[in-house]
Amino acid sequence: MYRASPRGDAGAMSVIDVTDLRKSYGDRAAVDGVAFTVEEGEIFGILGPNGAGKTTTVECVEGLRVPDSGRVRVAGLDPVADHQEVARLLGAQLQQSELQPKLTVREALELYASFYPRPADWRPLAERLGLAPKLTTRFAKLSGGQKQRLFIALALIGDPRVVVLDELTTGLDPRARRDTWELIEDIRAGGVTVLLVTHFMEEAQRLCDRVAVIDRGRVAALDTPAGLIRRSAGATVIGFTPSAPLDDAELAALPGLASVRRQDGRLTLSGTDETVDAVLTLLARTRVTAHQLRVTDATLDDAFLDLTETTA
Ligand SMILES: Nc1ncnc2c1ncn2[C@@H]1O[C@H](COP(=O)(O)OP(=O)(O)OP(=O)(O)O)[C@@H](O)[C@H]1O
Repeated sequence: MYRASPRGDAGAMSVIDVTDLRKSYGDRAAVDGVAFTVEEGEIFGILGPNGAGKTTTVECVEGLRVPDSGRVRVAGLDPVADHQEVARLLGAQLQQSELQPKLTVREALELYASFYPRPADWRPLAERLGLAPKLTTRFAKLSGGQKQRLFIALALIGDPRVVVLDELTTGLDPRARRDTWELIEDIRAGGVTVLLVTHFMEEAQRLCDRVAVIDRGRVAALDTPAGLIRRSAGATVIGFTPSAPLDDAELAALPGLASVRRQDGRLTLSGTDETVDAVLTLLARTRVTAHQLRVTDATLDDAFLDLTETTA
């Protein structure tokens, strides 16, 4: 493992503390009272639809944006007032445009290592991230997955206590995505706290200890992935396309019903096994045929859709 330096402090504690964070662009509130706490050693996910305020929130944590109001602390430090100290203990993932296309992998690792007083040794880091055979390759010639691995390496090179990864696996093929997940688990196993912004429910479900779902600048829910599923969507999902519209009041009265979503003529109900039985009875009684009927266990996807009201 590439984490070398032991932590000075012992015991579980919060590393990131965000209270009533607000940030507007003009008269538009991008972040409107966000609060959450990330414990040391956690993989904490931030999920939410496009434009929900996720990036603005993590940029305030990184000290890249100045909040209008509220309180952000990283290991007890203010990311704006104590920017230097926070930059030393927080590793942030670069955006593509921030790296010179002609820089080789080795040059990028050496350059970024030079920014820190006590950098990690980049050689084992490059080895672990599968970049060792690519040290002389220019950034522009790397594949999408190799670029992402280099970004992870650069985020870890300062031997950070917290690493912020924003949409890390977007654009990767399924195998590269799974490899990246294993890397993130390794990073955490090495004692680094991970703040992960993602659009992928499967990713959040697999990796995150807890997830904050952000919607329209607010935390719509904060729980473990399993807790979010339990709380919002119900355990069982039944989806079908009815041959004729079903009465809203009859649907709302179904026992155990947690939510109803409609999209392109398809109905998706979440609830319990009892809900499923009652739907089948309702269909038989009203002589409505259910096309493409599917009954599945609820996933974080279902919880996300329920929590963020993205479907009409
Ligand atoms: N620099 C900016 N100037 C003006 N408006 C901005 C700026 N950055 C973000 N916004 C707006 O603030 C809102 C929140 O944006 P933010 O990037 O934080 O959302 P996000 O949840 O990260 O979205 P996405 O998933 O699409 O990346 C959006 O409406 C966005 O258009």
